[in-house]
Amino acid sequence: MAKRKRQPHSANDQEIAEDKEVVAEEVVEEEHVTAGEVVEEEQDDDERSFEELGLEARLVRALSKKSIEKPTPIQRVAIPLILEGKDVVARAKTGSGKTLAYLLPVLQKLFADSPSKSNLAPAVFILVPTRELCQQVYSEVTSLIELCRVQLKVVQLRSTMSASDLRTSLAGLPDIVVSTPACVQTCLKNGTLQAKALQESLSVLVLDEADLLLSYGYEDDIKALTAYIPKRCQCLLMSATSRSVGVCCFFFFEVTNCYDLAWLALMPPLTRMLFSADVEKLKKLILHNPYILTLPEVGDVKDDIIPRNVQQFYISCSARDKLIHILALLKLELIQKKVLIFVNSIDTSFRLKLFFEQFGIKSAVLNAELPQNSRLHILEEFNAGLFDYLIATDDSQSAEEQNDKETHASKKKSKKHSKKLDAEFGVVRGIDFKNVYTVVNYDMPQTAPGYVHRIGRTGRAYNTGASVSLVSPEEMEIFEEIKSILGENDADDSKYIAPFPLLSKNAVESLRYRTEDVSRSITKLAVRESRAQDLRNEILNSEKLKAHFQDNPKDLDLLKHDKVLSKKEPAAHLRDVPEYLLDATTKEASKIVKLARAAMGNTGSTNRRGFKGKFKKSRDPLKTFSAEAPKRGRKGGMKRKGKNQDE
Ligand SMILES: Nc1ncnc2c1ncn2[C@@H]1O[C@H](COP(=O)(O)OP(=O)(O)OP(=O)(O)O)[C@@H](O)[C@H]1O
Repeated sequence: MAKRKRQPHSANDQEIAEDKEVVAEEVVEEEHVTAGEVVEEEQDDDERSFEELGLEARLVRALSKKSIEKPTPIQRVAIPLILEGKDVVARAKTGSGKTLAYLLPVLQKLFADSPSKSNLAPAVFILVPTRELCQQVYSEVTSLIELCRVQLKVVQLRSTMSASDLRTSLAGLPDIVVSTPACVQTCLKNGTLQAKALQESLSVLVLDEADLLLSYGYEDDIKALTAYIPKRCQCLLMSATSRSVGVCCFFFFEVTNCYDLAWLALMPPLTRMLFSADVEKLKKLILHNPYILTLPEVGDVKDDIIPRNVQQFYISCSARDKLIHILALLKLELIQKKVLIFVNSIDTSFRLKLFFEQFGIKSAVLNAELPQNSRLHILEEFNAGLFDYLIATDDSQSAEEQNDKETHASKKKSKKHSKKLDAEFGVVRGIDFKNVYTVVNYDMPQTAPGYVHRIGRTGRAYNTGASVSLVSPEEMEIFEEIKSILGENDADDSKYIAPFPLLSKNAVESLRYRTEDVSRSITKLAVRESRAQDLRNEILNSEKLKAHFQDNPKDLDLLKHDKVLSKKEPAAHLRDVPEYLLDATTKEASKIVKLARAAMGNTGSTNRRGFKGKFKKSRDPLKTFSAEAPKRGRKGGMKRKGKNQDE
């Protein structure tokens, strides 16, 4: 059990502000108290179960049905505090289970005190930055409620809904609303949601992916909303750890008058907030004495930003040779499925899809241009294991940036496209891709946090995973930046991202002729046509999906997203790599990867619901194959960072 140490001191003391960053073995708990007192939690090896955290049997049974048996570190600390009614700011790495960390206690509170019959507005608002996240959180709450067999109503409000749809959704007086800040603001403005009723009813406000809420431009909406948040409302702020998180935390420290000077270094854009008059208003309204829960990587940005159960690799090659390398990785089965492949532009995603098709590899693309229904459906199909390779353009910004880089001739067309890109689209942040074993950076992300969030799509919760980044000479600069953020330096030989050990030069060269031949046939025109065709298909699908999902929300088989786009029939001989093209080393590596997959029960190519990826590290070739296996340079457990950490 946790030990509690109290150290009285003045809240205004700068040194003490630094003292407040207190790290326990697994989770830091920090309390900002107006009485000027710091509460320091020291966690022993905490193996408390969900019951021991105070969760009631119905919820524990529901979790068990979802094969969730033991809480993650952030859940262990957040759940009891939220049950006690505390305001909480939780920062933890991607995939650490933050959603359940707040959903479980919030639901339990609703089970215990069903919102008053006199309420005229929902009691719980969960605000997220994107529609995909909205859908994801909504599905999670709904499934928990169904499994617990309780009568609670949840609705999703989306900015694409008409005023009358919004009104209808709110008319049945839901208990929980999942939405974006902008949409709630719209409801308040058009009177669908009565401000007074909201003030009287609101008991819990959750800001999920909080840092992203600000970077998605919801700052004004959130500020406007604070006017309606009653003092007694419990506020929870969940965020992934990356540098940008600092922005949001500072925002709330500012709000709560709790300055932690350590954060100042991380947040240049904040001066404007410091002088904002609205901050004064917010100060009075949001977060009362919040507990700041932080996993240790926040104190030391280098440590454990990426979950330790994810092995990271890179392959250095020219931009042109990336096609050969990805073909080798997939076709020679050197990486484990499911695979999420990130690219920086929509055109590249279609080029890759067309290229894969010629080799008999089925894949689907996901990008901001597609209608929302289609995107959600693609995510669901991928999560259900209906196809193994998903090529994602990770956010609208990068797509637009990429569009800007395109040639003058294609620019006009690209502009047309970029106008249609959905500003609320977010593939990387927060989206829970199920059972992704490998993330491939076909294009390197443009920022280090972008890398962290892409890689965070694997190794979720207690699963294992791997990443392979294809790095061209032009991308070396960002690659070096990423490595230094992760903690690599020339002085010691610790490697966070190691050279990919399973692919020999011979194996690559043996595929060169075929790759170049196929690559030549995928012209710009072919890419453009297939992109347009896919969009047309998906718009049609989207309409069908809209109607269909109203009646059959669980039907996943109606429409296929991994269908062939190329007009040219794939040549039969390209489907398999003949024996004579394989070199001995790669063949051996491929065998080992297959054996490992079999050991993990990951043999079929599709529909592996419930695959857990729980296999021994020693059986994982990506972790054990190479004689020059990377030295991780990471500490065994989570790092303890106490007050004397700098000493
Ligand atoms: N205690 C647990 N045991 C096993 N799996 C869990 C547990 N808690 C959550 N999960 C699963 O882990 C996955 C990741 O959880 P979640 O999406 O909440 O992570 P997150 O911390 O919000 O990540 P991100 O910052 O990327 O949004 C989900 O599939 C979830 O069902």
